[in-house]
Amino acid sequence: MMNDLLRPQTHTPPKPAQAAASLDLTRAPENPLRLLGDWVAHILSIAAVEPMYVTLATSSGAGVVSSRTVQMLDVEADTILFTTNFGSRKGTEMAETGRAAVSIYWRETAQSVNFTGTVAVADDAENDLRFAQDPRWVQASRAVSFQGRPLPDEAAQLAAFRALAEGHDPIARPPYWKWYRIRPDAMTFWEGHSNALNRRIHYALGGGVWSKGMVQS
Ligand SMILES: Cc1cc2nc3c(=O)[nH]c(=O)nc-3n(C[C@H](O)[C@H](O)[C@H](O)COP(=O)(O)O)c2cc1C
Repeated sequence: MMNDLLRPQTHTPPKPAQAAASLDLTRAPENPLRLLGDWVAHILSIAAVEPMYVTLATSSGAGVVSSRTVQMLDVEADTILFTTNFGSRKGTEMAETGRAAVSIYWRETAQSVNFTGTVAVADDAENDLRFAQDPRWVQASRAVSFQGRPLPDEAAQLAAFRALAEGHDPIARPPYWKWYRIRPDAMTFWEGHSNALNRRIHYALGGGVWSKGMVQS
């Protein structure tokens, strides 16, 4: 007997449950960051489930790719902001190539955004300022944990975390904890349609100017 999980599934097209304004080339802004900002404002307004956790992909200089989830902290005029460990795998790979890619999918609105771009690291003054604004327990966890390194003694790490989190002296930003900006140079906005003729608008940056057009999905 065939396991139910292995049975061919009926294709269920994405249904925009709480659709934003429909993706329209004639009304799409010249700067795709503005469109992303509009989409983010909408998804945040409808209490979607964790809409700011996105997939960040990087590559080593030798072309070995990797990906993981990070929190998109802000959409700025020409960049998006996130934070991570400079010495993590992603940090090392971004330093090697100067590039990253982000993939976003929101089931509530059947929208997706994919972009690639160049990476810039914030300077020490901004990193110190942003670190100081984080809750103390977040600061403590960043101070006692170095992403990707082996963890031979979890109890010792927890004790170090508690000592810091429950203390009163300011916690210094560990030099490896930094904020990053991706400046997109190609962005694709995708909108799911119930007839599976999904709609996509692709933006490309050339000579400092964005061009845009519809692409088949
Ligand atoms: C929901 C969620 C949000 C996360 N947000 C971040 C984040 O903002 N920054 C970060 O460095 N890691 C974040 N992580 C952890 C990363 O996914 C990853 O485990 C870690 O950064 C190490 O990645 P790397 O070894 O590929 O560099 C998050 C994980 C999840 C599941």
